[in-house]
Amino acid sequence: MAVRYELLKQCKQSGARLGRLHTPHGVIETPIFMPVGTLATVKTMSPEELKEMDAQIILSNTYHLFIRPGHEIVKEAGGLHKFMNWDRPILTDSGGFQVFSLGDLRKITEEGVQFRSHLSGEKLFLSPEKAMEIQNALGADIIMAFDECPPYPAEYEYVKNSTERTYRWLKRCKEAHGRPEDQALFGIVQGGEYRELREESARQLVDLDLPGYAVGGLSVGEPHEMMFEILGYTTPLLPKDKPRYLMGVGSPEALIQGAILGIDMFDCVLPTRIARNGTTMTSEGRLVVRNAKFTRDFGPLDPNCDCYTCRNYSRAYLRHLIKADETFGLRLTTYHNLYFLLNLMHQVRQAIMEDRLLDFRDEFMMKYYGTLN
Ligand SMILES: CNc1nc2cc3nc[nH]c(=O)c3cc2[nH]1
Ligand SMILES: [Zn+2]
Repeated sequence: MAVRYELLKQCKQSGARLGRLHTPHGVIETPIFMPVGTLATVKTMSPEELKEMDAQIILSNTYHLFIRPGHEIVKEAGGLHKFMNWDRPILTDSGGFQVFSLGDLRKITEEGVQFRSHLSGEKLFLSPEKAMEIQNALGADIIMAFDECPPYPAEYEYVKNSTERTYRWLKRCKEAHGRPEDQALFGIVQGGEYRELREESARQLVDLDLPGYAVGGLSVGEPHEMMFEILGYTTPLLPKDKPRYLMGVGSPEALIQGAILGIDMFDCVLPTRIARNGTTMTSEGRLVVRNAKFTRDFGPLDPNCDCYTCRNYSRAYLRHLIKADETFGLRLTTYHNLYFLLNLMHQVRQAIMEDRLLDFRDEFMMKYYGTLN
């Protein structure tokens, strides 16, 4: 089977668990953060640097690669792993979310979605079948069902109809999936902010006995507390012996809280995106290194970090590079931010091992945010 989840330990203090996800391209220790490599590259990082910081799986995007360079090109290159020289696991999102958030959406029908490319304006069409064709061509180890991520807020009736259609689309994805033996198809729980819709969606997906389950429709502008409340009653409905993936999350606090609520996999563009404007995550909270106060600060970005950036360069040097728009500056802040989140998840796994994840959360929140919540 394409992907096998091994539950190693249930945390005694919370819903968190320690696991291992076995895939055709290697083993992933969970809970895990997945760096996002939308266009077949984790922006400014080389595969060697990603391995150096212990990135075990990365994401790429069906929508973007479908538009450029086209999935047929990637297939001819031997698939995404070969094309980008990454021999560890890859997960691709199905394109639904990107169409809704990027493309100039024209129309949603039972068949699929019509949209215009955000690059060429060309009229394009994505459907469950097309999303499977593209992801089968790209060859990621984990592929996502084609779904609609309803906007937030959205009326009950809209979310109900959308979630029911997403379920029908999931069944079509399962039908159209051409490589189930080496690519695991994960379903995506929807339902918006409505508990009965979330519970119905989770129940229907579990009945399909999929290799993994994502919780979708979150991190779309809803209040933090609402996201955690929804996770609180949705995650327990998902099988313990399967991985749970919270899509598009997130901040250090959300990663820790998500793990406490039983989430195993996270992805977010935050660390790479904010790095490119000189904003970094450090053990004492966010630090905007382009700020004038660091002009003569010759200490490390984060005194408690042992990453390549923090061991070799000063805040003054980083500030200079970012101000001068030097590409090397973006590389150094990106390296540190990714390392910070990957290392945070390493500490979360350690805390689960020692049954002290809640204590770890309180310590981390005090240092990073200066408050307990
Ligand atoms: C940045 N926030 C965010 N990124 C997402 C990606 C998604 N993909 C498929 N389906 C989703 O519901 C979904 C939700 C998401 N929220
Ligand atoms: Zn660092």
